[in-house]
Amino acid sequence: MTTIIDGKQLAKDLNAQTQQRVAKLAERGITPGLAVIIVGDDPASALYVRNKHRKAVKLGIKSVVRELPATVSQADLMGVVTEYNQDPTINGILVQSPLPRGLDEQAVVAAIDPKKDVDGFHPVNVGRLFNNLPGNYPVSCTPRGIMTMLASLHIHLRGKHAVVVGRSRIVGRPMAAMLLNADMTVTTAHVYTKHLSDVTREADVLVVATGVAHLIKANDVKPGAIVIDVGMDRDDQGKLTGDVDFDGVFDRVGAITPVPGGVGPMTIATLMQQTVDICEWSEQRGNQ
Ligand SMILES: Nc1nc2c(c(=O)[nH]1)N[C@@H](CN(C=O)c1ccc(C(=O)N[C@@H](CCC(=O)O)C(=O)O)cc1)CN2
Repeated sequence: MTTIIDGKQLAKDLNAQTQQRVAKLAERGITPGLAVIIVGDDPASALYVRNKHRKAVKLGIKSVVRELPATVSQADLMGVVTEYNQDPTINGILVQSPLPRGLDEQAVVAAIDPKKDVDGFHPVNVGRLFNNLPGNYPVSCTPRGIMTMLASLHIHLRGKHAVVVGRSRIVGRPMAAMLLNADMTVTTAHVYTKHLSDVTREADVLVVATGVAHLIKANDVKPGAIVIDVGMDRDDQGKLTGDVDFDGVFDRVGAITPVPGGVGPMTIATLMQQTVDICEWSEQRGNQ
């Protein structure tokens, strides 16, 4: 029997917990605040930002969306980040990715106060994650959401083999670090990996984040594997689909995430969770 890992339901559960935490903070007169900066008019990014705003408002989080034209200068964009760094009502700042060509995304992310880096993309937080440092710090939301999905399966990860296909800053690299921190044996595969199928067939946990529709087919998975599909691709009819041939692998795998309704909703729920985490950490530190 194959388990479908229902990202929508898990996101609903996580959002309910987040809402309760927001209500508890409200009793003390505290409202977590999230600032999202979006540059340009990419329709997919606009949709994701709208969804983040709606979810934040629904959970009782203060949400500010700053829309900037694609022609904004690097200096002006950094200026907006500085403004939110200094705003005590804002706990989390994120810059929607990708930025239009000509803007230096890494420089913008590095300008965010690491304590407010709700996406977990700041080099200080990335370094903490890669060194598995103890303590409170934000991490990338998509892989953190995937770790929550894996936890929901109540299986032991220690010593098992994880293969992450894709090495992006947002998903592949932090995902590999989190799985390693969970004591898994981790292989990262990417576009230059030779004999990819031989590598993916070794995976007890296979995470695929390549942007190539239906890259992974039945012969590429180990029987009983847990398959996490991070793909957000369009098929020939323009329908949203994943990097994994869901129907083709279904009977062979132990558990699998659907697209849509898998990793995507968990990314936004985890962003809300992390906004509240940061607010609570700041309260614990006495707002320093
Ligand atoms: N600053 C960031 N930029 C980007 C991130 C990120 O985590 N931080 N991740 C992605 C986009 N993203 C959130 O920003 C995101 C993508 C997709 C979904 C989602 O819920 N997808 C739905 C389908 C939606 C559709 O119909 O298109 C699903 O999978 O069910 C949420 C968040 C890149 N940029």
